Amino acid sequence: MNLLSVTAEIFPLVKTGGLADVAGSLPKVLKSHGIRTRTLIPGYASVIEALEAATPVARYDYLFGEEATLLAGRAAGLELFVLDAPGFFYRSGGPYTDEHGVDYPDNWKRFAAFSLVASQIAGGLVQHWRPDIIHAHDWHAALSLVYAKYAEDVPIPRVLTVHNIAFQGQFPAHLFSELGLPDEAYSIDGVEYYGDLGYLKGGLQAADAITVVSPTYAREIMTPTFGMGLEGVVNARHQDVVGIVNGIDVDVWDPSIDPYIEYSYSARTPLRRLPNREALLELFGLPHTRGPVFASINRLTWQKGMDLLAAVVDEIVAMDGRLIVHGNGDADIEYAFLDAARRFPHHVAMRLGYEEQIAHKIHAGADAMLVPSRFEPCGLTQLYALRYGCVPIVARTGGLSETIIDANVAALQAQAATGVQFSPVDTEGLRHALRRALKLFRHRRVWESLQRQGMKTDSSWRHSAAKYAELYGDLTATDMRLAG
Ligand SMILES: Nc1ncnc2c1ncn2[C@@H]1O[C@H](COP(=O)(O)OP(=O)(O)O[C@H]2O[C@H](CO)[C@@H](O)[C@H](O)[C@H]2O)[C@@H](O)[C@H]1O
Repeated sequence: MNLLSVTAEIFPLVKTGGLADVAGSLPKVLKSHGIRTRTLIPGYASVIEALEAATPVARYDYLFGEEATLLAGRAAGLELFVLDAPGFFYRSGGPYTDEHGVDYPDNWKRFAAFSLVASQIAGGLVQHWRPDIIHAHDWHAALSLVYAKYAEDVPIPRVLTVHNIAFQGQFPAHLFSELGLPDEAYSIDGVEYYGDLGYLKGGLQAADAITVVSPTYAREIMTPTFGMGLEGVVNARHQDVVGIVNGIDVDVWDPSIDPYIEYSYSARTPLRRLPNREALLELFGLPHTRGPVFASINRLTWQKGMDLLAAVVDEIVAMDGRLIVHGNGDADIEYAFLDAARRFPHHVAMRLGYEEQIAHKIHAGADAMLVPSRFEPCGLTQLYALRYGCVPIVARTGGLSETIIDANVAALQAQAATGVQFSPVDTEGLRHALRRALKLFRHRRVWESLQRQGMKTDSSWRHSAAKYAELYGDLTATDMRLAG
């Protein structure tokens, strides 16, 4: 089976978050189910530079006003289609924002162009390669399903994955006439969204199946608290919604062969992990401690609850713990951590930005990973932490609640616990979780059992890739029945 995956990010070529990790790792595992994935990705500079054996397969003189070439090629073991449209994608900022973090004003057009090309590939644009399924990720690609639905010559099933319903791609209605969609697409069944254009909304309506990155989040987004205005649409489509929890790339995240960490270790040799802790403290200029070393690698945003963490730094200082924060995001949260690091130089260290190598070192060296998200569709950081013996302390929400087993009495007795969950997700809840973690940390045997169970947890794509494969199989079988 041939699968066309459509995504604005893919690891290791371009990444702003978890979407890239998923889009980059799932194809490898789908291969063992006989599914051959080709991924369409925008031609950002980093992608074009990495592309090997690039062959032009289609040319556009005027794609939403820009010249463009569709390239087929490979990079980092991935089979790709790349939309090389320099006017849209060769820019000095990030994939969606300029150097100052401001959204590009033509994002509506950049991702409409990208999506239109995706729908054309789905319709057979490329000689000798026809997909059996089109699978779009998040709002940037969602419009491809809308184009495919309203085109007469795209007869394949359409899948949409929602990684985060907070990002919807909402634009003014007057742009509809520029999209080249039939008038009927500006309706409740199409892209009309509270009098605006909604790309994700359109994708939700056009998809034959909607996958959400955890079963809990799939239920949550049917409620006003988490649905962010789209709960009505998700409810209306509930029969076609399925939650499939994310897996991780267990080759990229493997402490026994990780090139970024100084001392390799595995579940069988946990003691070998210890020198990584010392190396991490040294890297961040923090003194040795017998207290716990907490870390958080995150976008510094309200969603991720990082303001809550900044507000409880004193609790960590009081227990002579250490806090290492790596990430960037909202200016006031960045400031709060920089300020904490200035006030408590022996206890708090902060490294702005995001570097993959640093993330690996932190997972290998910290005692516990803090994930205090207010909502979390799935979350990957806690899965990487499990695999590295870094005990996750997570908010009880979305995918966090179903991937971490809380260290309650029963789970501890059964030696099944892998971390700490907390609720409510506020500063008091987080303080309480930190105190619980400290108690567990002081019981060496209990803490080691948490680490061991975590490292034994199978967070690979094995189970979830099988679910995607089954879904694709069902959709193509239904499609053939309808056609026949
Ligand atoms: N400041 C930063 N800049 C760049 N990268 C950073 C970063 N901070 C952390 N990262 C990295 O990005 C990834 C974060 O992935 P998550 O899944 O935890 O959250 P994210 O909100 O990005 O993804 C969304 O999509 C994924 C995939 O479906 C869901 O798991 C998740 O719940 C949903 O919010 C990790 O690889 C992490 O190391």
